[in-house]
Amino acid sequence: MKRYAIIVAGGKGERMSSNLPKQFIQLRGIPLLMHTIKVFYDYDSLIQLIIVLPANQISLWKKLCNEHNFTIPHEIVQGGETRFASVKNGLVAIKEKCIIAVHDGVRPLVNRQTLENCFSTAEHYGTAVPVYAIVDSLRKTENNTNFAVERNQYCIVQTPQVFQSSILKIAYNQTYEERFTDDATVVESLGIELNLVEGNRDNIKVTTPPDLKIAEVLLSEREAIIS
Ligand SMILES: Nc1ccn([C@@H]2O[C@H](COP(=O)(O)OP(=O)(O)OP(=O)(O)O)[C@@H](O)[C@H]2O)c(=O)n1
Ligand SMILES: C[C@](O)(CO)[C@H](O)COP(=O)(O)O
Repeated sequence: MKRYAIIVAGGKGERMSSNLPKQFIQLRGIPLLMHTIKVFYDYDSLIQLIIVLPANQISLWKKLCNEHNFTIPHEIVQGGETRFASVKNGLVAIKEKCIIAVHDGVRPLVNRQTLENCFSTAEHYGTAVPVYAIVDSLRKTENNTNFAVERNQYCIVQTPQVFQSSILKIAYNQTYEERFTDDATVVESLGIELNLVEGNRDNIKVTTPPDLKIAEVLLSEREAIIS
């Protein structure tokens, strides 16, 4: 079945506290978002790429593509106020029955194995959400006190979250709720079962300044392995 990826990069990056939204910050000489797009393209060049951008940064993105001679084909869609609204705008651009991956533009370190796990599971079973095990101890804070909880009962959720288009389109017809922090929560609220697959631990979401340094190191290691 035809594959699409909606790569959401329509956020403001407030936790990064930088004038330039984090998706455009340069890592290893190119904007972070270009690294992310490149991973999808290198995995499967037939995936139709839809890039969701803040309305006021679309011209900047086009300029950056020119400057960096970035020619990977992609469609640009205007983002919304929330991640939910940005994904919804991306979905409007998809008119056919297909498999859809939704990925954070600020996760440039997703690897081929995670992409394969997600696409193949969603193709067979309809849904796929990449996760990995928690390596720290966990504590719940409640009513001015705190207590340990069993970490094996929880896992960290990443993207891409991949779905058959019929499921994702119905899910995103719902009214937005604050608990919809990712696509899995939106689909789950329809009562649909989510298949968890193995993610890669280094698929970090670049969120705060230290993450930029970590991503830079990990990207350079990956480039060294490839070359
Ligand atoms: N209105 C929004 C908000 C977020 N995103 C995207 O969703 C992904 C995950 O969001 P997050 O890391 O929270 O990014 P920001 O919202 O930009 O960051 P912050 O919450 O710190 O402002 C990012 O690639 C971001 O660009 C989006 O497309 N549209
Ligand atoms: C989609 C996500 O990256 C999955 O872990 C996460 O929910 C985004 O959360 P954020 O607070 O909007 O960055």
